[in-house]
Amino acid sequence: MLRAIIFDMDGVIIDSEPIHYSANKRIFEELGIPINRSSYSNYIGVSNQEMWQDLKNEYNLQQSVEELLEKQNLENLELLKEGVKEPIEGVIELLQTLKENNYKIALASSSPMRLIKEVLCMLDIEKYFEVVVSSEYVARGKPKPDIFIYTAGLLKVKPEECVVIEDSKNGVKAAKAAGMKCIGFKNPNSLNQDLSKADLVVENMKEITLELIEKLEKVEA
Ligand SMILES: O=P(O)(O)OC[C@H]1O[C@@H](O)[C@H](O)[C@@H](O)[C@@H]1O
Repeated sequence: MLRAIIFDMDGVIIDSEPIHYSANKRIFEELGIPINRSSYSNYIGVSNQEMWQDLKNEYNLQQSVEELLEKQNLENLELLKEGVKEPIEGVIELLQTLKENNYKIALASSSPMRLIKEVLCMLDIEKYFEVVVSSEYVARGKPKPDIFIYTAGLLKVKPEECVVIEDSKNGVKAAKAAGMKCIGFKNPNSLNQDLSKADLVVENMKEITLELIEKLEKVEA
């Protein structure tokens, strides 16, 4: 039986992928890293730690990963505070319905906890989440399943009792590798993401109803 819904944050709760891209683009330009929108789309859903480690190796960057992360956090926080005023349409209604129907609700994001807290506070939605996890808490980020397995453990449910809502290819892969059901949310602002491995794909949060979740029960994992 499906008992828990795990939300991704960036691109699912808030439309922040364009903000992350703008913040990162400033830093890429400063460091002379030739990344465009299309090559960046592979990093969507990946933890910042892993992205910078990868770029450091590829472009032989002199800065430490910690320095790069700090720089990125500052850029991101500044842009998020200016740019994020409300959640994605339909998210609050969905959280409310799930809560009223006794689903366990969690958030599992590749963003750093500092940023997650800022977003939850800005949107005043902490109250909906029983558990909030950042990729900082696990050894391997999405597309590896660690963050979702860890979240299910904290919620005290089995992976097969969880539904993950994800907007990125890396996130969908992670959810399926964790043995969970996955709803892909096609967010046009999250660049061109291949969500074909999700159990079903929606284009609007309002499509996610209790009936749809019940239907997922019957889909083979
Ligand atoms: O797991 P989530 O909530 O989609 O977070 C992913 C994002 O985390 C951010 O911190 C990164 O800067 C983004 O590039 C990345 O896509």
